[in-house]
Amino acid sequence: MKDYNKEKAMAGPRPVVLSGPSGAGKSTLLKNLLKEYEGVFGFSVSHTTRSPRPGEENGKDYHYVTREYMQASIDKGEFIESAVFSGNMYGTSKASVQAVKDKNLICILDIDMQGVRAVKTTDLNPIYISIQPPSMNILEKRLRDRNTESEESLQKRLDAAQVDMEISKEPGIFDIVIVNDNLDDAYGKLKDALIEEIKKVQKNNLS
Ligand SMILES: Nc1ncnc2c1ncn2[C@@H]1O[C@H](COP(=O)(O)OP(=O)(O)OP(=O)(O)O)[C@@H](O)[C@H]1O
Ligand SMILES: Nc1nc2c(ncn2[C@@H]2O[C@H](COP(=O)(O)O)[C@@H](O)[C@H]2O)c(=O)[nH]1
Repeated sequence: MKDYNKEKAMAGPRPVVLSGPSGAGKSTLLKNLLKEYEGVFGFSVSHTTRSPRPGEENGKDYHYVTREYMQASIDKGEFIESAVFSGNMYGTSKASVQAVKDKNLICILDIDMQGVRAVKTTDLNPIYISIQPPSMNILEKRLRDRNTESEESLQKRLDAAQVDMEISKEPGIFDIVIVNDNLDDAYGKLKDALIEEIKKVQKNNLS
């Protein structure tokens, strides 16, 4: 039992998976966490074949790569999971997660439902959190107002959102489902869900 606890402590803090429809507010919430808890959370920077949006930085928001590069890296076994979403490839590399773990930070993964299912077959053992919009209408308004999608991409994202919203209701997939209506309330709920892990890292940082 003692050895088991030692092993758990050495494994570091549990990662966190944030999932939910595109436009539900995952990036907004995780950016708040990274800002408020500097030295506690680290973002697992995914790879994607989509183009950067204005303001996004290569290596910070994503690693922007070609399809050929991404497929070759997947074939070499460098990814924990990968998926095609709205016509583009996305994936979590082993190196991205390891880079955060090496710093003993809580690793946050922002991934879609395909990624959630894939991570469940690994030994990553994260806390699974679903961020949901209050309604499809509000989600569509947020995505349109964000002004980042073509009409085609927007429709693909809304189609995927409908499926995501249904799946998130299935018991056992997520540890917690947060409806992001009022941002401050949703952020409060997210912090409550993570407070035990946050305290562990803060205590570790002090010792
Ligand atoms: N509670 C909220 N109320 C109003 N607007 C919000 C709220 N939360 C987020 N937004 C806005 O909604 C838009 C979508 O949010 P965000 O980009 O964080 O979503 P996302 O889930 O990360 O999407 P994607 O998966 O496409 O990256 C942004 O313009 C953001 O500012
Ligand atoms: N399975 C994975 N999904 C990912 C990853 N990185 C991001 N995502 C998800 O893609 C959509 C769209 O993201 P956007 O930045 O283009 O709006 C969103 O649901 C993300 O959660 C990943 O590495 N694997």
